[in-house]
Amino acid sequence: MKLPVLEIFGPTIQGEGMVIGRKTMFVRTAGCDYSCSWCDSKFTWDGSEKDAIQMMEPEEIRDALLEKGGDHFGHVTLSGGNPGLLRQIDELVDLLHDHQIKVALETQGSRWQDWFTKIDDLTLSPKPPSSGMKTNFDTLDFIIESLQQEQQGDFSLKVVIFDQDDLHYATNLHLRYPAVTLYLQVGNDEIETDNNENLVGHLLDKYERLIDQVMESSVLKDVRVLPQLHTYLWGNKRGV
Ligand SMILES: C[S@@+](CC[C@H](N)C(=O)[O-])C[C@H]1O[C@@H](n2cnc3c(N)ncnc32)[C@H](O)[C@@H]1O
Ligand SMILES: Nc1nc2[nH]cc(C(=O)O)c2c(=O)[nH]1
Ligand code: SF4
Ligand SMILES: [Mg+2]
Repeated sequence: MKLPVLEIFGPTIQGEGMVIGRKTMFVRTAGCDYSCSWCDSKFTWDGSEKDAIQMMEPEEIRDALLEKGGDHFGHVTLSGGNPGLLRQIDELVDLLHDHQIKVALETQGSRWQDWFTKIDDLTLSPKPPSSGMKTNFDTLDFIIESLQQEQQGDFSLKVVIFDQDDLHYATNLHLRYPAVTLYLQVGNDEIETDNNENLVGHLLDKYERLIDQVMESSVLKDVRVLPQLHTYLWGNKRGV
């Protein structure tokens, strides 16, 4: 069963969340059920690159990964768009596992798929108010309960923070799911710029301010505060 693919790239480092720094390849699928105001991957869902979408069989994706990454990788991250929309990713996960390749997933937690239980490093990234999206907590509760009962790998929550309301949202999320490791990630509000020097200075400032705020919280004790590491290295460049 074919999958809509927009990018296959790497090896690079995972720049975000629970396996930050890990050497990985990326497969970016097309299509999203959200439209976050600050999405840094709008091209996956805004129609601007619909002609570039390739419909690929899992074997073709594996071959493309091997062609790009050679024998230099053992980890693949599925991102998008929302890969959680695609029931047929199941086959790709099995195929990669057959090759002893670990599989990570980036999804916002708006949809469940049975293959989530096979993912080695699963990041749920529910969206705070600044995104303009509304979390369906019935769905998120179901996903987290299912993962807690059945998942073979690790999973975590990751919230991108732009403002006070977002931090408040993340605080409530931590109270709702205290047993799930929570990552807070600096929001990039300069997704169009190609001035990397200014961008890095700006994002470092924001990282420091986010750290200060989290230090003052009596609820956010058990959290990890991270930059979006790849943007500090390569700015808004794609495919890295
Ligand atoms: C592009 S999304 C694709 C996966 C999935 N749709 C999701 O949102 O989790 C990958 C990650 O990038 C984060 N992200 C998107 N735009 C961002 C921005 N402007 N600043 C920081 N993180 C961002 C998302 O929150 C998500 O954690
Ligand atoms: N290096 C790197 N790390 C990432 N972590 C999450 C990414 C994404 O866009 O999903 C991403 C990405 O695009 N590049
Ligand atoms: S859910 Fe992810 S891919 Fe979809 S719009 Fe939001 S950040 Fe972008
Ligand atoms: Mg990204």
